[in-house]
Amino acid sequence: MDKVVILDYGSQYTQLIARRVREAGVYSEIHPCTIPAAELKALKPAALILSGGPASVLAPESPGLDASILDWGLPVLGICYGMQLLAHYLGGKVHAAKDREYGRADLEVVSPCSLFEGLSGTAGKHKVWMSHGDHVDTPPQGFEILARTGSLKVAAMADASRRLYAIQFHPEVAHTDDGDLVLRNFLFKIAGLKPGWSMASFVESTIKDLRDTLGDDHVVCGLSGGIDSTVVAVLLHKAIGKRLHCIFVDNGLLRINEREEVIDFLTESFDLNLKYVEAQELFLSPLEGVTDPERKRKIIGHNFIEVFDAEAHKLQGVKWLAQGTLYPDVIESISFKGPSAVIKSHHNVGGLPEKMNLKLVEPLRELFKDEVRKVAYELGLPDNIIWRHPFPGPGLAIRVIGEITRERLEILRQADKIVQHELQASGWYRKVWQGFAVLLPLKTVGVMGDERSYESVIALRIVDSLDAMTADWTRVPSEILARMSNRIINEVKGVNRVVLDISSKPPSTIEWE
Ligand SMILES: Nc1ncnc2c1ncn2[C@@H]1O[C@H](COP(=O)(O)OP(=O)(O)OP(=O)(O)O)[C@@H](O)[C@H]1O
Ligand SMILES: O=c1[nH]c(=O)c2[nH+]cn([C@@H]3O[C@H](COP(=O)(O)O)[C@@H](O)[C@H]3O)c2[nH]1
Ligand SMILES: NC(=O)CC[C@H](N)C(=O)O
Ligand SMILES: [Mg+2]
Repeated sequence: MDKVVILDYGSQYTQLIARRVREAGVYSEIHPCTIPAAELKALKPAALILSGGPASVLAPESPGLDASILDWGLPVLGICYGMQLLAHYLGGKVHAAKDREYGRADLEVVSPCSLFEGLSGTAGKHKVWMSHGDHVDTPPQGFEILARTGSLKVAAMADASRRLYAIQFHPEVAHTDDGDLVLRNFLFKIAGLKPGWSMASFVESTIKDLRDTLGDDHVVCGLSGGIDSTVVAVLLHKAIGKRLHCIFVDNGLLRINEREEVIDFLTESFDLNLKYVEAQELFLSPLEGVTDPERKRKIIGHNFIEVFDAEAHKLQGVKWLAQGTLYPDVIESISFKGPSAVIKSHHNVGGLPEKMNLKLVEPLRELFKDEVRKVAYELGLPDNIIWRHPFPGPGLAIRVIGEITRERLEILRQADKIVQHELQASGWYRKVWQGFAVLLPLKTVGVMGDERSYESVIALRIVDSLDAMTADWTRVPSEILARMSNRIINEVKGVNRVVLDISSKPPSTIEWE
């Protein structure tokens, strides 16, 4: 099957390019722009896309391009920084302007070409979205200018004979009209690829890849009952059957009754080797007195691996650890694929120890949650798992802000139970991406039964999102919020105030730590 490789130069939109390509029915993978040419070749890409990025090609240390790649005869599309790179490395001229161009621009096609075939627009102008400071002044030799805007002489350029195309605007964002058509034109008209990829074919090819990679090996799989790890376990089960050993860890940071519910559900629904490991002490004691979010995450990440290692050791001969890691876990955790910033260390990526005995197998690493939900649907998983809200591996540790004690965990458990219950009872659970309670490291004064109280604050965090990369706070009807607040203050000992988090991501994040 055709595969498009996207080289990531650190753009916020790289993952959007990958999605758009997959939505067009072509499999795509993101790789770091620093990937050596030989490794890139081994991936057997059918086409390359160079993403945008925050750097300037004119700056001395900026991420570069091994120009020999352009001699392989692959069709290439450079977007924004990617376009500037092509210009810079092939002998064109890039210029740093003082003013950034950010937002809408009107693209005027000056040389009809297959890349822009079928674009709508009025009076020859097409609405596109720009986000750059540098621009190409002079295209390299052999390149033709395809389009301009009011302020840009070279808004798109190509050497059609070598199938090298470049655009300054971002076709992947929703604000560009017909951006998906530009990408499809590149994939189908220029690169000559065939659409054939779908979630169903993903399932099929992943199972085959897992069989090929794992051979007769045994695998341990961290299974939390969340959708990501459940999908991974089901895929692996189909690939290697009883050589899969699933491990559910009670790290003492789970919600009320979660352990019992998850184990019952998994045992009833699937015929998996499932082992439950009690590790409350292992996780809670090193967390004592720890308040720094990144330290919490690293401790938890290390402990998970310790548990998985020990279980693998008991089983003997296990070489692999399977996890339900998704793309957003990766991009936020480490500068893995390109020069992007570390936001937080997801326990299963950035929280991992440097030296690991087990090799990782993470078949969902390229996907977003909504894509995983489609995979789950293809696999025939039940609705309650497909629509289960995400629950982070570090669990309540990153929702008890400040110090983690058993007492504070219990307060949060009681408050969270009410939030979950009210979301379910009102029918809002399915309408939101994630809803939960957060315990703040703060006491405030209240008056309860004519007496002064001085107790903790619970924040409600309820958000809408598509893929966890961006999110907005959900406008839940005030009666429901009132019921949550009222019940939490009345029923949870130790809480006398409830507040609502009304921040979006970015600039905030979904979790508080
Ligand atoms: N309690 C746990 N026991 C075993 N493995 C776990 C546990 N919590 C998390 N993991 C591992 O860490 C991975 C990442 O956690 P994450 O919460 O992102 O995924 P999930 O729990 O499978 O799905 P969701 O994001 O919907 O909660 C999981 O896929 C799983 O492999
Ligand atoms: O398994 C996980 N391990 C983690 O360390 C982790 N941190 C955040 N999350 C979940 O990821 C999504 C995005 O969260 P943030 O906006 O807080 O980064 C949200 O759905 C979060 O619940 C995690 N999941
Ligand atoms: N979005 C981008 O790729 C921007 C490219 C480059 N950093 C510029 O400002 O022009
Ligand atoms: Mg989870």
